[in-house]
Amino acid sequence: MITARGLERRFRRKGRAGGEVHAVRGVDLDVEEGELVGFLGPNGAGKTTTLRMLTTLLKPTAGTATVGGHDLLTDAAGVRRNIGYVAQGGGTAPESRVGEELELQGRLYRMSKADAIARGKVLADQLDLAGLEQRATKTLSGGQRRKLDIAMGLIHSPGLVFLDEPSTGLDPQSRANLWEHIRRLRAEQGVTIFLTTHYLDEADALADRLIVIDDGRIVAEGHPDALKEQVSGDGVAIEVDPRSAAAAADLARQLPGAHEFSVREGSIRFRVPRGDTAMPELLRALDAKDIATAAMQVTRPTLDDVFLTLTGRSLREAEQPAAAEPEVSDAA
Ligand SMILES: Nc1ncnc2c1ncn2[C@@H]1O[C@H](COP(=O)(O)OP(=O)(O)OP(=O)(O)O)[C@@H](O)[C@H]1O
Repeated sequence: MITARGLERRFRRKGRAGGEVHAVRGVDLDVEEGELVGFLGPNGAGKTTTLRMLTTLLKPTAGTATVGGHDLLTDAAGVRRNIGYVAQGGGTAPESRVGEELELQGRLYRMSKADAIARGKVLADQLDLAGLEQRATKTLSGGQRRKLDIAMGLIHSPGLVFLDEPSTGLDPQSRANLWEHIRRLRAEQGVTIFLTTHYLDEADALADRLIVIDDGRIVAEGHPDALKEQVSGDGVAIEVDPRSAAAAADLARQLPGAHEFSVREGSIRFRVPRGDTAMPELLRALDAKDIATAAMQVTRPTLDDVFLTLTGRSLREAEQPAAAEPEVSDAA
C-alpha cells in the first residue's frame, strides 16, 4: 500500500537568519494492505511533514514513493483518488450540517448525489453519527467532530486512510471510543490505516506495527510489544540492606543480558531481557549468599523506555512544547 524510499523534505528559513530546516531526512517506509500502522514521534519529529508528502500535499525535496498503487511524483491525482486524508484540524465548515458536509465531500470525489448520500449514511451509522445529520457541525462535541472528519476521509471508500493525530484534544472517554471505531473500520472494511500520534498509549493500544521517527529519521520499527522486548527489556528494582548492595549488584550483573545498572544505597535497578525468568535465578543466588531482599519489583517496559534507549531522551520530555520556531517559508 505504501512504499517510500529516501523521502526528504527541507524548508527554507525566511528572514535574516536564513538556513534550512531539514524536517524529514531520508525516510524508507513499507506498509502492507490491511495494516494499522502507528507513526510515533515527539512534536516536531517530522510526522506531519511525512504524511503531507505521502498524501501529495507537499512535494518531497528528494526520494520516491508509491502510495495506494500510484507513483507519488508522476501520478499525484491517482494517489489522491485512492487515499483518504484526515488532517489534524479537520476541514468542516462551522455553519454547515453534518449530512451536507458528507454529501459535499462525496460530490468532490465525483460521486453521484444518491451515492454520496447513501455512503454518508453508512459511515454515519458506523461511526455513531446517525441522527446528527441535521446538526450544524459547530454544535458537535470534539469526539463527534473527529468522527465526522474520519467519515469525510472515507466517503469515497479509499483502501488507504491517513489519520493525523486523530485523538488530539479529546477527553479519555472520547479517545477510547474513537480508537474502537478506528479498529472496527479496519476489521469491517479492511481499510489500511496509517496514523500519526505522539501519544504512547494510543500507539500501544491501536497499532499492529509502530514506526518511530525522531528528528526526521526512523529510529525503530515493529510491533509495540516486540519493540519493548528487543529494545529495553524488563526493569528490575530490588531493595537490600545497604551493606549488602555491592555484593547483590555483583550477583545481578551475572544474569544473562543484565544492563543499565544503577545502585543507590540499598536500592539496585537494572534491566534484563525477561524479568520472569531472571528473578528466580537471582533470588536463588542471593539466598545462597544469605542476602535478604526487602522488596523486589519487575516492570514491563513502556514505549517511553524504547524511545529513551534509542535516543537518550524520554518521549515525554521530548513532548514538552518546543521553543518558538523562526519564521519559515513553505518553499524548498
Ligand atoms: N511549512 C514549514 N516551514 C518550515 N518548517 C516547517 C514547516 N512545516 C514543518 N516544519 C518544521 O519541520 C519540523 C517537523 O515538523 P512536523 O510538523 O512534520 O512535525 P510533527 O512530528 O508532525 O510534529 P507535531 O507532533 O507537533 O505535529 C519541525 O521542526 C517544524 O517546525
